[in-house]
Amino acid sequence: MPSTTPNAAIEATDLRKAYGSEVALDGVSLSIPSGTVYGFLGPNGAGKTTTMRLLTGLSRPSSGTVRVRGVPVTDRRKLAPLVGYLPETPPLYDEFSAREQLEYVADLRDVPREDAHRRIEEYLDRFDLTADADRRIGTYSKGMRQKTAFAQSVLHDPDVLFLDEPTAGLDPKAVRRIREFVVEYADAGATVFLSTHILPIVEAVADAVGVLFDGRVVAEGAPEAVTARAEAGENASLEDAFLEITGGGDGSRVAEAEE
Ligand SMILES: Nc1ncnc2c1ncn2[C@@H]1O[C@H](COP(=O)(O)OP(=O)(O)OP(=O)(O)O)[C@@H](O)[C@H]1O
Repeated sequence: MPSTTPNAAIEATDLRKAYGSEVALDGVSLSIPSGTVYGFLGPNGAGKTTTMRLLTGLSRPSSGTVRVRGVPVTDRRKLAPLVGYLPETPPLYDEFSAREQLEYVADLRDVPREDAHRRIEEYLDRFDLTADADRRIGTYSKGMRQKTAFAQSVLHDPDVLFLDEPTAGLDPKAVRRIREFVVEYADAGATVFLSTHILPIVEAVADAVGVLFDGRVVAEGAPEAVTARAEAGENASLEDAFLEITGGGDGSRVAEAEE
């Protein structure tokens, strides 16, 4: 049995998930301390979204357990205030304006009125949405939708924030704002679980990374350690290491696996 780390924000034990005969996750265990920015990497189809859905209690594993801040994710009532989740396809109402959407979510999450008002204005301002805050989301660009969805995922000030490709569709200024937010948020004691294909962002913000490949964690540790261990050569970047680990460079790892 893996030991339970007392201050772990996210503790997953031997998670398995099959969709019919398709095995998406094949024994994933994670122990992520509070205050960590954890970069979750893996090629398309590795199982990242599946893992995030299990870690946030949105989907049930075939076997294995998850606790977030000590709360079993099956306890949805206790879990909801602790967790924020920005999924790949965020749920937004086209008929609402950004301000109405955020007010609606704040209400749903029981954020006290004063706090909600202050935070909504702060996030609208931070993500350059104030001028468009009363326009229908249905008229927004992809980036404006993404920024609204990001604000909605953090509005209740969750202890543990799960972000699936948070910078998708964002311009460089907005990417920087998200990056800065992630660092500040973790510095204030929260935990951020960040799944993205943009490796320089992970390199810039993550305290630890995990590389998922074919439903298993195949490398884990500090970004520098993962890079060093991948034997990707001197001066290698996390991207070089990622490609080495997952066989996406010259394909040699894949060829080895197929022999
Ligand atoms: N609802 C589903 N039904 C059947 N198979 C699924 C379902 N959801 C995911 N899968 C399969 O599980 C595997 C992992 O998918 P997942 O979406 O978790 O990968 P991912 O790492 O998030 O990929 P990407 O980087 O492309 O978003 C894939 O083989 C996928 O086809």
